[in-house]
Amino acid sequence: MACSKETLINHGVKICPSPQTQGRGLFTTRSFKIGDTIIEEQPLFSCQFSWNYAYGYSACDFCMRPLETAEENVRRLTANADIILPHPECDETDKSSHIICSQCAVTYCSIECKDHAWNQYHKTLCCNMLGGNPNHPLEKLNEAWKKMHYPPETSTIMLLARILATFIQRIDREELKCQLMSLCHHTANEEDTIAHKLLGSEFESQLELLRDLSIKALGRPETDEFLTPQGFRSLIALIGRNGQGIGTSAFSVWVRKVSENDIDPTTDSLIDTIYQEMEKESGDFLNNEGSALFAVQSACNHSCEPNSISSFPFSNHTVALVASKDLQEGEEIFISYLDECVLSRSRHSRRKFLEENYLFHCNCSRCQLEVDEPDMTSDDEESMEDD
Ligand SMILES: C[S@@+](CC[C@H](N)C(=O)[O-])C[C@H]1O[C@@H](n2cnc3c(N)ncnc32)[C@H](O)[C@@H]1O
Repeated sequence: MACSKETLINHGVKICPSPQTQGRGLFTTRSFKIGDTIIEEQPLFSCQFSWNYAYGYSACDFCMRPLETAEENVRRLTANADIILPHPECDETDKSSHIICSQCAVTYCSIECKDHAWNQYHKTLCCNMLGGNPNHPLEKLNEAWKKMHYPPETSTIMLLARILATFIQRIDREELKCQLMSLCHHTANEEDTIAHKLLGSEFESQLELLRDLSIKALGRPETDEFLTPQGFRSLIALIGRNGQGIGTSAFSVWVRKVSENDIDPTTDSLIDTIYQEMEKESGDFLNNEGSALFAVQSACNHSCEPNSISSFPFSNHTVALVASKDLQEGEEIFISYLDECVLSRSRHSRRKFLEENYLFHCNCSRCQLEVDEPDMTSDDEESMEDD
C-alpha cells in the first residue's frame, strides 16, 4: 500500500510538504476563524504512563478519562479525606458506566472503551489474572521500564506493547504499518539521541534488555520486524519523538464547569486553597498522565508564533486543534511545542530548548525575524533554564 505524500484528511486540512521545515506540515483547505475547531482526532494509540498508573492515578485504561469523582481526586492529591466539594452537578465522572475487565480487573469508563481496547490490543495483553501477575512477561517488561524511566515521565513501554499487540490482532497490518510509517522518522543517529534521552546513559544495554523482554512478551511472526535490534530502536524513537502528552483530571473538569457557568463566586477561594494543598502534597503530579500517537496532529510543525493550539476538550485522549488566529485557506497550521514561559524567552533560549529537547533548529517566521538578536542567554533566563 502506497503512503501518499500529500494526504487529504478531510474538508478542513491536508498534510503536504512544508517549505519552512523541509518535512511535512499540516495545512488548511478552507479558512477558519479564531476559536474554530480545525480538527478533532482520536489517537492511533494511547496509554497512561507506568508510574502514574502505579501511584494510583485513576484513568480509563483505553481513553484516559478520569475514573475518580472530583472529590475523590482532591482528597487523594491533598491527602485530606475531609474535603467536601460543593456543586456535585459539575462533576462529570459517571461511575454507573464504568466497567471492569472480568479477567484482569483493569477499568474502563464505558463498555465502548472496553470493547475498543479488547478488539484492538487487550485480548493479547490481558494477563488473565485478577489483581495482576508479577511473573507475567508484560509485567516484567513494565517493571524493567519503570526502573529506567522515573517521573517526570515522558513515555511508556506499554504504548509500544499496545502497538505490537495491535499488529498481532489486526488483519489489515499493512494499513497500520503505513500509518506508523507516516509519523515523523529519523536517522539512526537521531534515534540514538532520542533513546538516550528516554533511557539515560546506559541506553544501549537497556534497549537490549527491553527488546529481550518484549520478545518474551510479544514475540510472534507478526511482530518479528519490530523486534530486531534496528526495528526495536526505531519503534522506541517513534514513541519518544511522536508521543503527544495527555493530562486528564476530574478536579480540573469540575473547576472548568464551575467557572464556565459562573455558578458560585465563593468557590474561587476554595479552588485556590485546594490547589495550594495539592501542590504541597503532590507537587506537579496532579493529572492522570500518558501519551498518544496521532496520525494527523503529529504532522503539525512548531512555531514560536503559533496560529493554533492543541487541547483535550473532552477530558480524554481526543485531541482538538483550535485556531488561535484567523486562518486563510492554504495556510500552514502551527502549534507551539513550548510552554508559555519558554515561548516568552529570547530567540536563543527558545532555539536552545528546541534543539535539546526536540532535536531541531527552529526555522519559524519569528526566529527568522529575530535573526539579528544576539545569541545570548540573559541572567534571568539562565536561572530559569537551570530550574
Ligand atoms: C511532530 S513532527 C512534525 C511533522 C514533521 N515536519 C514531519 O515531516 O513529519 C516534528 C518534527 O518536525 C520538524 N519541525 C517542526 N517544527 C519545526 C520548525 N519550526 N523548524 C524546523 N523543523 C521543525 C522537526 O524535524 C521536528 O522533529
